[in-house]
Amino acid sequence: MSVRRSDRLIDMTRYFLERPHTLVTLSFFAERYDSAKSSISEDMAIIKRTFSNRGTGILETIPGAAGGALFIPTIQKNEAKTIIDDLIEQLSTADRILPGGYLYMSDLLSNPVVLKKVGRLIASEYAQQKVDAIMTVETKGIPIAQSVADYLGVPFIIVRHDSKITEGSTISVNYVSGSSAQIKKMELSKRSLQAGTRVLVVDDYMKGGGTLKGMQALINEFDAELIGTTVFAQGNFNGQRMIDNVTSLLNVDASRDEIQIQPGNYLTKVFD
Ligand SMILES: O=P(O)(O)OC[C@H]1C[C@H](OP(=O)(O)OP(=O)(O)O)[C@H](O)[C@@H]1O
Repeated sequence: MSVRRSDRLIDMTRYFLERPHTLVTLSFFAERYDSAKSSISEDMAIIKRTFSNRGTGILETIPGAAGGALFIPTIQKNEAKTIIDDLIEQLSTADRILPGGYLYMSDLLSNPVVLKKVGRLIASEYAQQKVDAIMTVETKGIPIAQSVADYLGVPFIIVRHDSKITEGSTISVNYVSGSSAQIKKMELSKRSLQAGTRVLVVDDYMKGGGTLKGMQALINEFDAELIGTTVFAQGNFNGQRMIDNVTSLLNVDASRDEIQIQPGNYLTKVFD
């Protein structure tokens, strides 16, 4: 028995939201609801219009016999600004300042509600680009990478600071961590990244940029392709940063006793 439109629309919406950047064919839905493809096409048009009007994202329709649609999560500027302003308010307390110009953020970056918002913001910056994988370095970048990977519908890969038997053979690079002005090593399992993979690098924080530069060097070692680099926050850094063209949601100045947090360059890079 065919499923009525109101029920189809609810179930189709959930199905798309749970599978971002994944093509779902007309035939699949027609069979799932025992309905005509023409009815499913009309359903998709309703969802497409609602997603667009409510700022949920883009429902990209693919014509033809094997056609269908795929959901691309995006965010509208006013919603993005509200999220960033809320983060600034939550972080702007002096007791979060840590030695070396760092900020205590772990309570926020372990909060699923915050991580969903951060993942959606970062994924929206790359909504119209082909990204095959998200890369981050252990440890605090991992929850962010997982959330971005969820919104882009791709895997995430974790760079380690030392080799683990469980990772098999690895490729390593040395890098200068600007935060500690030390030569450090990072490495990645040879099995985790294929040549030509289009990689988005994310992390929780950038100071000198050496960590991000190290991940970019790893991407080159694997003959993969860097699509972009985005961090949750960038701190102030006295000296020449080792990397440029990084997007940050927040700009943190924690060098003195009081804390100054401003929006990073995300809003201007993504919406202007
Ligand atoms: O821009 P840089 O000067 O290189 O510093 C940014 C690094 C340092 C810090 O990681 P750590 O606190 O060292 O490591 P973990 O994430 O494991 O806590 C932060 O999470 C970035 O990865």
